[in-house]
Amino acid sequence: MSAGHGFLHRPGDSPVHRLTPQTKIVATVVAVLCVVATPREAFWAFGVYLLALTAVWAVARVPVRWFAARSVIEAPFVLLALLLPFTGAGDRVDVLGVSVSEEGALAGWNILAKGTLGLLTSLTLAATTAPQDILLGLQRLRMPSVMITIATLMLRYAEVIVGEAKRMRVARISRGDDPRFLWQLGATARGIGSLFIRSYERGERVHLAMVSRGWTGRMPDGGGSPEVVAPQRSAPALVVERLAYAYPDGHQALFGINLTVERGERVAVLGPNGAGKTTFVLHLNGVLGGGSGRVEVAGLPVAKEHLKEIRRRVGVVFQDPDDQLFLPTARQDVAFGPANFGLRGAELDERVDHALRAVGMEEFGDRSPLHLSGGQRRRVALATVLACDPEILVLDEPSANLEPVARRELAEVLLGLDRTMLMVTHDLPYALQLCPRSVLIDGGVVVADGPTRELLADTGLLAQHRLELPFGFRLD
Ligand SMILES: Nc1ncnc2c1ncn2[C@@H]1O[C@H](COP(=O)(O)OP(=O)(O)OP(=O)(O)O)[C@@H](O)[C@H]1O
Repeated sequence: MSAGHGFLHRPGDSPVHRLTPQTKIVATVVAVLCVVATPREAFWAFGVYLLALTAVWAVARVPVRWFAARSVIEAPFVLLALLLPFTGAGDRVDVLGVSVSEEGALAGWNILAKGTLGLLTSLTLAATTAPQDILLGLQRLRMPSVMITIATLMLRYAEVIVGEAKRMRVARISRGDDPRFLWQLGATARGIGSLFIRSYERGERVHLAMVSRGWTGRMPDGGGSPEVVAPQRSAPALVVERLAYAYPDGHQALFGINLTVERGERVAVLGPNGAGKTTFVLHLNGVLGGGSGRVEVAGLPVAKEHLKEIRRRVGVVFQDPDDQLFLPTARQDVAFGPANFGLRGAELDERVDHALRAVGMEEFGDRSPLHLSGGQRRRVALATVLACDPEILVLDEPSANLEPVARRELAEVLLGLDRTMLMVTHDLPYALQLCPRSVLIDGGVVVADGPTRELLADTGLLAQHRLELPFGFRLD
């Protein structure tokens, strides 16, 4: 998403912005059909359409240059339209000494006028309606849900590709490459190949993060309230018994995890690379399942019929904040989860404000997540999960890639939260600072469970499981 989207789609910008998305979609379709059905010789009618569009742009205050930049996609059609007068059949006339086909000229004009007006009409819709509102409009117009899902994922995938392309471009330019030059075309072509592979992988991770925040394949629409199953007050926050799991390729990652976490506990999940920590964590909100054993969240079994409620109760903050942030503004990203769980209107706004305030990002709500620093993105990613008001907060490597100050600030935010927390981390001092208790997972089982200070002071245990305190860090 470009910065322009945030600017263009600020709701309530103008009377055009304030129209419901379904009104704008219907108006767009009707306008395009009228343009297409207009006889090509009715030149005056095309002039009227253009005037009407200009009036809409003036009311909506959309800069003309926004359209100019996006009209580039019409270039192949313009080329065809310009060729037709010279290549067309039928009667020919002389224009400035060049022989031009009358029929060809009219056909070229037909393509140019209708194509341009059709494109400008569609762009007007895109300029005044946020992508997710267009999807919502289509849904309200009773478009089949499978098509809405496909459109939503296509939109998200397009954003993923643009994001990856930007990152790869920055990486290439910073290594002395200049993609504008023709002789770099080979490198550009190779880049496009890896772009699609990377985008596919990121798309998978983004989908996981969407599912974790209650995404069921439909855009959240008005009305309704969250269906909340009251947690059993007496039950522990989390009970895991004999949890075993093999990936579809047959790789057995978990061999029987046992763990009980009481309400309000903060527990670090430690272990070497490939120990099974992420696999374990993805079972807590049912993103992974189908293995054997039992997982219960506040007395409610993690099972298909309870998934929505489970995902409301267990909030997972993924390792890479970019997997969690995908909408044009931070606010919209934070609202995504609670809206999926049924919150609307003032209640939703309040929840979003509260979550942004909790992570100290209230002033960044209208910014595009793409324009935030790494530490700020991590805080917004945390807010996207806090906004769902989960009983258990699961954090995967929260301190990864953070500068020392951002790392400390995040610790302060986390320490200020009053909820059950599981934190997967390789950052042992962070575990010590934030979590009084730690479990050590290796080879798909829990090999140690106890006070963090005691575990980290056991140098033999750490060495046996490829864990190491940072240089100069001692626990006596
Ligand atoms: N999609 C998958 N298909 C098959 N095997 C997988 C898949 N994802 C992970 N694994 C394997 O499962 C095991 C546990 O992986 P997992 O990601 O849970 O480890 P981890 O403890 O989180 O590691 P790290 O600290 O490196 O993030 C590893 O051997 C890994 O190679």
